[in-house]
Amino acid sequence: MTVLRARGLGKKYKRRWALADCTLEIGGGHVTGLVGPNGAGKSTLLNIASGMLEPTTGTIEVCGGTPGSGAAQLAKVGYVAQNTPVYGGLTVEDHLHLGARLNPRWDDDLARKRIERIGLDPKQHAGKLSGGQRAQLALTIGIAKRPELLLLDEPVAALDPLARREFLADLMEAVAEHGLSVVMSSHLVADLERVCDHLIVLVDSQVRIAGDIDDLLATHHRLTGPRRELDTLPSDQHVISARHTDRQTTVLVRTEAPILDPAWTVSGLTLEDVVLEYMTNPVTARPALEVLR
Ligand SMILES: Nc1ncnc2c1ncn2[C@@H]1O[C@H](COP(=O)(O)OP(=O)(O)OP(=O)(O)O)[C@@H](O)[C@H]1O
Repeated sequence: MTVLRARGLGKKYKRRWALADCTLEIGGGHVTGLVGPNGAGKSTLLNIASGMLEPTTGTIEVCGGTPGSGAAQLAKVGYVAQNTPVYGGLTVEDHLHLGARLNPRWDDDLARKRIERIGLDPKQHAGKLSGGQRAQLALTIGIAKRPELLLLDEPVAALDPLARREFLADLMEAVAEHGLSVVMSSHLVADLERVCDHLIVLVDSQVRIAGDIDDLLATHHRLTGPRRELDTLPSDQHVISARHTDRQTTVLVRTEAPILDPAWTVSGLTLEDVVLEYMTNPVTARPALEVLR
């Protein structure tokens, strides 16, 4: 099952593209991390997927429907936006009532247990909560809604380290028990590595790379050896970046094939290495775009 299918998706503000030519397919049951520099277009993609924003170009299908197209679609997709919006004039308890009334699959037991565990006072007005507490309330509603797909825009940015760990554990539980699919943006690659099985790197409004994290780690290598020209590399080795000294070349390549050249010392990369390489280097080879299944 595919939970998100985008074809040539783009959003333009005046003359500037916030998201351009985005083609993606995300399979159900996955936790997909969305990473990229500030202003890359992550919130724009999530806003379009949730139905908050109309695309300028292309098409998008989320959980088999058009984002924001009606009550049934809204029930299938949960979205916690970057500023974790809550109603300042309503209490925590009011939010739970509202959640129960508006969401057909609402899990009240989960919501109340979570609010109690976090230590939120049900009588407290949401406008008087701290930034982290507001985020916790919004995230609780997102999970208790029991959507098919939960879109999270930098969900843990305001949480303290312990709250962050607990929230990610709750998220993984919902994924395991209810087959929830998640797309979450974050700048915290270590968190993404802990909970995500797929990754999308968005740079300058474009998908730079997308794929299964294990595959990404297995197909990216750092090669170090005597200085040589890059055009002598086999054609199946796509160069992501290269650095030369007078005597030595270090090149980061993506390839499905084994590295057989004995002149190279081959080392693996961490997920952070891969992300940073794609964030800092312009594409030098063909776009490494993959379908996520
Ligand atoms: N309402 C708007 N009007 C004009 N430009 C906008 C608007 N919203 C976003 N943009 C621009 O679109 C681009 C993408 O923004 P977006 O918020 O999607 O980035 P992001 O990857 O989520 O960034 P961050 O990591 O800082 O949250 C940016 O250049 C931003 O300035």
